[in-house]
Amino acid sequence: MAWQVGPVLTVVTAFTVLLGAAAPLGLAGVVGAVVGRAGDVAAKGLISPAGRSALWWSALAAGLLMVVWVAGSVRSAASTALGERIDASLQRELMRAVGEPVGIGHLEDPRTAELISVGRETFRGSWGRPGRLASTVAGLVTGRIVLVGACVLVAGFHPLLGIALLAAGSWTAYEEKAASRAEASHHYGTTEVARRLEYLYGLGSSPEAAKEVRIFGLAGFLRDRYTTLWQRSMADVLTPLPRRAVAANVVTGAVVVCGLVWIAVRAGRAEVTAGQAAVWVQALMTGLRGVQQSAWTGLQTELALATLRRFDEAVEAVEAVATKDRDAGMTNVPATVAVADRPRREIRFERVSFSYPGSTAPVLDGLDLVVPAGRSLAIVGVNGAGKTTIIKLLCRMYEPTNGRLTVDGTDLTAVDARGWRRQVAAVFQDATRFPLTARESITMGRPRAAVDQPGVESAAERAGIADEIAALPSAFDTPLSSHYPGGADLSGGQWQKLSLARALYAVDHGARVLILDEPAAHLDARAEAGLYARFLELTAGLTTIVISHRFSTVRRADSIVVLDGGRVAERGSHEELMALDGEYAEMFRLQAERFVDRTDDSEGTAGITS
Ligand SMILES: Nc1ncnc2c1ncn2[C@@H]1O[C@H](COP(=O)(O)OP(=O)(O)OP(=O)(O)O)[C@@H](O)[C@H]1O
Repeated sequence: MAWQVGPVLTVVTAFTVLLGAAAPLGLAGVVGAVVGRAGDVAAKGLISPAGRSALWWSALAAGLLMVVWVAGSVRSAASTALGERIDASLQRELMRAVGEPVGIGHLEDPRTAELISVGRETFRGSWGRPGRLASTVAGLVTGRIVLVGACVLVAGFHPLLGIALLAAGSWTAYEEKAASRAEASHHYGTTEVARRLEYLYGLGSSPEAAKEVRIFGLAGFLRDRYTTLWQRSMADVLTPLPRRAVAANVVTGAVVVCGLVWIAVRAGRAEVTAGQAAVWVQALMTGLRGVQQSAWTGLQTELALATLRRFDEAVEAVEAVATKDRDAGMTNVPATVAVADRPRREIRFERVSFSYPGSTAPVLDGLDLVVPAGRSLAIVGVNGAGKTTIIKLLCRMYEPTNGRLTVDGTDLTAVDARGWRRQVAAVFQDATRFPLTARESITMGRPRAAVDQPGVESAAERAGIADEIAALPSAFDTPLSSHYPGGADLSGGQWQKLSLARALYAVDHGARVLILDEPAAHLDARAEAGLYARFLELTAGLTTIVISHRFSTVRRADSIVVLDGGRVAERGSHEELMALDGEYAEMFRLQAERFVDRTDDSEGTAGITS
């Protein structure tokens, strides 16, 4: 992967790794040569062949020292840049994996959603980012080469010492790796306890839970839970692996100390020259540094590998869902049928049944429903009746388990899903709060089209949000997030109106189906009355589906269906359904009764009384 995202940086990193490993070993030999000439220089002076030779060796030593420093900093810069590219490439990969499936089953499946969120978090910390592998592996390889090279040099003093250093160093590397892996899996939540710790930490520190935490006095409880669990998990992590790593380090240290004493004794007996002793002493110390570098970068490597594994798990989980989608016929087939001006006649649900993946309970059960083109249809029903599910099927977020959807008689599966979605504009109950400018939030309705400012203003006006946008610090240019300088946040109702403006903008630029899923859920009485008053104007000539528990909006639709038991139980206009005196009439009256005494509140009761 490093090679794919940055071949030049990979070559530079690999080259500096070799240079950074070879230079200190060479330095040991060169310093030995300088020390070996020290006696001659002392006897004959610097202006002598021995002195000149010593000067040359000293210059070479200085040069090598420079190489060590320069190679280290170039390696660090190149591998960091390479790591950034790797992270960016992996992030693009996750975006592709999450965005590519035609449906949204992977995002609503709790296990996959959890994996995706973990995969996303992978890039939050700086140490554990997968891209850090470029630096840590470079450091690790350098450390290992240095150790082996040092052992070869030390073997020149005595093969036994070389073998002992190699054995102790390798054991230390092995134990450090095992300890690092345990620490990494603890730190990055691959163990069950770590996941629970993360969950408790999130609850106790996130703004989302702040209100409940205060109301129920949960702060101390969460901290205590966290502490108990943390202490238990640390006992698992701290024993026994690090003890073995400590033992291995002690043995390596002992080998080095014994080696130093041995060299000193032999030098004292004049069995080896001062120059040779200097080479071996440095080789021992360089080998020790190699072991330490391996241990340190090994920990970082394990941390980055742990996050890479989590990332891979997320991508694999999403791809598994995408494969299932493909098997279920949800491929984003190239358009075989032009959809640009559809529907002209109708959208039809033909005996549609649907159960969510992993569930056998049917949400829709042989549903027959006709949505006439250019008219408005309201869908009502109790909570959980399947209203939003109908919309998800219409938008091809899921495919029916049985039956089919057609547009003007053409099976929707023969239509390119993305092309079809361009025909649809929607206001969802839980509309996304894009942290973009107000203008961009509206033009997102047609992201690839040139910005049409009069269109933006008109959509904002019709959605009833124009005055609120004008009052923002930079009007349409205000970033809609208080996290940005000069930014501002909106209220729930304002976000909903903005979402309506986005949908209207999409409609003005070609979409032909308007979906309003609880468009008044967050609106105050005045805004709801405004929406009610403009409903006919907003939906004129459009194929509109409105889902609402608010009958003020529902009753304005050309026709209304009541959903019950996964099928249409009643269908007709408001007047027809009231005359039928069935479920619709009962639900309508229940809601109207709540307003019956508030005759002075003309806005709040708008459209409710029959
Ligand atoms: N992603 C999902 N996975 C599994 N079951 C789901 C999922 N989404 C919805 N359901 C279930 O499907 C049923 C219908 O849900 P749906 O959201 O369509 O109802 P609704 O009529 O829109 O309800 P409400 O009026 O409360 O918004 C419910 O029982 C719900 O629990």
